[in-house]
Amino acid sequence: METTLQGVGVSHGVAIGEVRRMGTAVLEPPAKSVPAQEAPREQERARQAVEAVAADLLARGNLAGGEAQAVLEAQALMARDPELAADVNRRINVGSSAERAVYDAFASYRELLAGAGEYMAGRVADLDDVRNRIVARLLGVPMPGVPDSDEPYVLLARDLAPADTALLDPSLVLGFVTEEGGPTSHSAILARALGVPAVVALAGAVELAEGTVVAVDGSTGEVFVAPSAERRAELARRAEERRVALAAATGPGATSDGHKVPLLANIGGPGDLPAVLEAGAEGVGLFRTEFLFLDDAAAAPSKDKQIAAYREVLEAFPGGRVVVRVLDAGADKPLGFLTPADEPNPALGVRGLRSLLDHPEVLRTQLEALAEAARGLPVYLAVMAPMVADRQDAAAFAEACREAGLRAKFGAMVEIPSAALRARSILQEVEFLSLGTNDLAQYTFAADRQVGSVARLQDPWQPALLDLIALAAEAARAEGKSCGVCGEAASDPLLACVLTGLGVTSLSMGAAALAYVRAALAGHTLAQCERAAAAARAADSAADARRAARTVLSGE
Ligand SMILES: C=C(OP(=O)(O)O)C(=O)O
Ligand SMILES: [Mg+2]
Repeated sequence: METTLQGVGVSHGVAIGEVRRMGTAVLEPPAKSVPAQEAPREQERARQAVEAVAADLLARGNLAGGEAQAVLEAQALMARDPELAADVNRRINVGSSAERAVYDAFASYRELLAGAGEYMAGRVADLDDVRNRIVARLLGVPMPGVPDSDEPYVLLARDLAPADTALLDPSLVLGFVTEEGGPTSHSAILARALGVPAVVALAGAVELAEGTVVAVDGSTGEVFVAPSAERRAELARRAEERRVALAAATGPGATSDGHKVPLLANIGGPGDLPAVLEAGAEGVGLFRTEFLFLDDAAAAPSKDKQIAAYREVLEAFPGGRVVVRVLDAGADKPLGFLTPADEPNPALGVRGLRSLLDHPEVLRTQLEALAEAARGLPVYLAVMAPMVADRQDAAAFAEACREAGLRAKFGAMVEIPSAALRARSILQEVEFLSLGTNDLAQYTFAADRQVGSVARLQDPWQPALLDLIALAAEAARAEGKSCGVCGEAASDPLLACVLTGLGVTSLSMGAAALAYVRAALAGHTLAQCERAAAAARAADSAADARRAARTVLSGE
C-alpha cells in the first residue's frame, strides 16, 4: 500500500525507481571475547572475507582500467598482505572475533603508514576503504560507498560527502533521498548539478529497505513509497506541466520590464559545462575549484593540471564572465594538503581563505595557473576568495592576486555575517561581492549545514538572512560595485525574485535551476520584486516570508 513521507525538496523534478542504499561508514565492531575452540572457525571467516574483498577489488580494476586499476590492484595487495593476515590470526588466538581482529590489525597497520612519509600517509584512505570492505562483509552489512548496480536507481543515504559522490555514475542515478542534510548540503548541491530530483532531511529514510520502489517529487519534498498507478500518472502530469512552463522562457535573465539580472552557473569542473551551456547560462558565477581536487586530496594539484581545467572552462564562455573561486578547503570540503586534521570545530577553524593565507604557495600556484589559463582568451575573468571575514582578509587576497600578475577582477565572498555588516569596508579592497548564502545561513544561525535536524535554520527565507543580503547589496550599490548571489538561495525561483528586489545584481545556480529562475524573473517587474522583498523582510519567520512574497508576486 502507498505511504507518503515528507522531507525537504531541494532539486526539482520527479523520479520513480528502486532505492539502493549508500553503505554507511563501518561501525567499530564490539570487542567481544570468542572462546578458544572457535578460533579456527573465526580465522577461516577472516581469511575468506579478505580473499573475497581482494578478488572483488581486482575484478573492479579490470573493468575500470587505467589509473583506477592501479589503485584497486594496490588495495587488493594491501588486503592480502601476509603480515596483516598473521596479525589477524594472532588477535583471534587471544580471543578476538574475526571482525574485531581485522579492525584492530588494520588500526596498527594504519599507524605505521600514517607515520611513513607523505606518500604513504596518502594511502591511509585506501587502507581504510579496504578495512571497511572486509569488516562490512564479516558483519553482513552493505559495502560502504556507492552501490554496485547496472540498473538506474534512487540513491538513498544518510548524507553524501563530496568524496563519496565523486564515484557516482550520473547515468544510473535517478534521484537522491537523504535522511540528513538541508537545502545547502552537498547532497542537495550535487543533485542540482546532476539535474536529478532530490529530497533531503527525510526522517526515517535509511530504514527504507533495499529495492523498495519510491516516487520522489523534488519540488514538493514528498516521497511516495510503493506509489499507486494513479499517483504515477499524477506525477507524470505534474512533470509535463513544468516542462511546458519552462520551455516558454528563453534568453538572458531579466524582469518583465527589462531590468537585467545575468543568470550564471555554479560548476565544479569542466564536466558540468555541457549541462550549463545547454541551459543557457550567461557565464559562470561560481567555479568551485576544490571539487577538481577531491580525488587526490593528499597532494596540492600541479599547476599544469590546474591550467588545463581552468582553460577548458574559460574557453566555453567567449565574451562572457567566469568567476573562479580559489580553493575553499575545510569543514564540509576537506583537502588533506590544506586542512588541519585536529581542529575541534572545523567550520570555525582554518578553512577557506584562512588556509590559503597559511599556505601562500598553494594560493600563488592557483592564481598563476589562472593567469596562464586566461592568457589570450576573450573572457572576463573574475577571481574571488571564500570565507572573507574583514577588510584585512580582503586586502591580503587582493595583494596575492596582484603579486601573481593576475589580470582579473578580484572579489570577496560574503559568507560570514561580519562581512555583510562591514561590506563597504571590504569593498575598499575588492571590486565585487558574491553572497555565499549557504555558509552565511550556517554562520548567522549557528546551524551546521550538514545536519538535517537544524534544516529549519538553514532555510534561506529566514528574514535575518534577507536582512544581511540587503546590507551587502546596499553597500555594493553605494560603492558602484556589483553584488551577486551564488549560494543555493539563487536557485529558488520565488526567492530569486526577492533577491532581485533586494538589489542583488546577478544570480548563480546549478544548471537545472536556470530555466525555472529565468521564467520566474520574466514573469515580474522590478517594482514587484522590490515589494516582495520588503514584504518578506517584514515577516518574522521563513514560512511567513515565503508566504508574503508569494502573495505579492502572485496577486498583482
Ligand atoms: C556558495 C557557497 O559556497 P559552498 O556552498 O561551496 O560553501 C555558499 O556557502 O553559499
Ligand atoms: Mg561557502
